[in-house]
Amino acid sequence: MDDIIRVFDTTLRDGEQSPGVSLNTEEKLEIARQLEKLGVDVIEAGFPIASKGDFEAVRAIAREVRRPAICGLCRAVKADIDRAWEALKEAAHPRIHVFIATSDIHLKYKLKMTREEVLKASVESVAYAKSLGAEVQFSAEDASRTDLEYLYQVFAAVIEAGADVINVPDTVGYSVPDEFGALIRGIKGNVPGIDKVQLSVHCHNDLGMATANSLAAVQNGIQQVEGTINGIGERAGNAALEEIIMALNTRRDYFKRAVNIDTTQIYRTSMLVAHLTGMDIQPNKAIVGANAFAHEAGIHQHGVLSERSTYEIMTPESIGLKQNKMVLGKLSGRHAFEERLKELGYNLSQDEINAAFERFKDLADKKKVVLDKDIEALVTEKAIKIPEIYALDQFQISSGNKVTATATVRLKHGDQFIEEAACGDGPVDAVFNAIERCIGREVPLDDYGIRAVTEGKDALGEVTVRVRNDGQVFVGKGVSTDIIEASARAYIDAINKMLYETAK
Ligand SMILES: CC(=O)SCCNC(=O)CCNC(=O)[C@H](O)C(C)(C)COP(=O)(O)OP(=O)(O)OC[C@H]1O[C@@H](n2cnc3c(N)ncnc32)[C@H](O)[C@@H]1OP(=O)(O)O
Ligand SMILES: CC(C)C(=O)C(=O)O
Ligand SMILES: [Mg+2]
Repeated sequence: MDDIIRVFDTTLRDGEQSPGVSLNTEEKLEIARQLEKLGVDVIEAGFPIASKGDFEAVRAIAREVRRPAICGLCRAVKADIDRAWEALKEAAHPRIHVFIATSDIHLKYKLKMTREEVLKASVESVAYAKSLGAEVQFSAEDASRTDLEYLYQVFAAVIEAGADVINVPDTVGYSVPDEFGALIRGIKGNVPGIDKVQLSVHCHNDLGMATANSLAAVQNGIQQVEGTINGIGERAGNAALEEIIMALNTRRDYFKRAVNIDTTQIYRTSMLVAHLTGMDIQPNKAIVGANAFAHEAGIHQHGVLSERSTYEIMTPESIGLKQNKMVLGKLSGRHAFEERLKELGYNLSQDEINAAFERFKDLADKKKVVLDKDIEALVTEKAIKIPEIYALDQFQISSGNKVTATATVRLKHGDQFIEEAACGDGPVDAVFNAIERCIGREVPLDDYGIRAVTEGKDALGEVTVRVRNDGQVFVGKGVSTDIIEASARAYIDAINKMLYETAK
């Protein structure tokens, strides 16, 4: 068996059939250049008779992109083949792709042709395309729902007529892996001349089995696999090439087949296709999703930090990503947190790390993802070492546009708790007044400032306050996702500094 599986990319043809996607010539060229870098063997650049724009795009790619074969799709119709050849003839390796449906459902309701008529159109079209001098690929649309004897008959006839590649599409994603593998075995065992041509598959993802079906076909000895980048395509899309490629690479031990692909170009290609088509990639998408190489759970992070292969079956570098991602959230653990502190350049004592970790967990309960800036803010706040003469235990506010703001604050002072309530001009003022009552003295506020230190709706707010005592100014800072809490923390921080300094 030939060890190499050829990769046929149809992002620019079937991928463009995704509802809402339309690529102009420049965009198609940009993707084609990137596909060449990725190393695909064939680029199906479009359907030349579909529009003037598609014709121009296929011709531009055929002229410029020289290493892979450039392919254009056409119906089993002479005008389509002529138009495709016109677009392809300057390619270094032109391939005409003729297709026609072979299932009874399609014959009866769509083509309104008999089996004999379809057989005749197939043979004539392949022979005509071949006479133009191109390599010819033939696809039996809806092959997986076609009567087997008839499918064998059509394939045998088009091979006889000169087809170089025979493609077996699971057009509506109906097959399941065992069945699709058996279909390939049946074709190999029953179609005269099949060993002289390349056998190919083209799977759709309607039941989420496009990759599995393609790999079942690989196990049964095909020579070419078709798909699109990010799995885009008609309806639920096509087989995602990045999945097939990385499955073959990662499980070489199992499939024992290889592809001529530079896998380090996968990520870049995926991003380019997502950007130009406007089709976002779901975060948990295999291989190229934002979470594909991210770890958030503490046990996983600890495993990966100790030895990456514990939870990574392939490296992010192998698809062209710089590194994996350790996402810090409420399920993260101490190992990952300490590692991130080191990466951020902090050299903290174990006590300081413990305190920062506690605050990190509190924050992570309120905020989905704790960013580096959040951690910096947490650590910086704690790095100002003053004894916590007063500490915020809890607070409650009532506020609105038609009610007077009131606040109840409970502070921890040594072993005691002091609780007071107060009104104010707004919730922050009410909280500050309640704090003044708790400590039993007025602390004039000189300045108050707030800024978001991180991004998003759940960003951390940092409050800075200046209080004055005997002409001396004390600055306090507080950080929280809740700006009232950040304000209370900042005010108490400034008060602690003031009390600490004046007690010296
Ligand atoms: C499974 C796939 O992905 S197949 C590829 C699907 N991609 C596309 O359809 C995108 C490009 N298509 C187009 O731009 C247009 O459909 C065109 C230019 C091909 C044809 O447009 P129109 O002439 O307006 O026909 P329309 O699309 O409405 O209908 C398709 C016609 O082609 C016929 N047809 C469909 N497939 C084939 C085929 N493989 N071989 C021969 N005739 C076919 C249909 O029976 C129908 O014929 P009719 O007009 O005599 O009834
Ligand atoms: C044109 C053919 C190959 C196709 O896209 C399909 O059958 O899904
Ligand atoms: Mg298709």
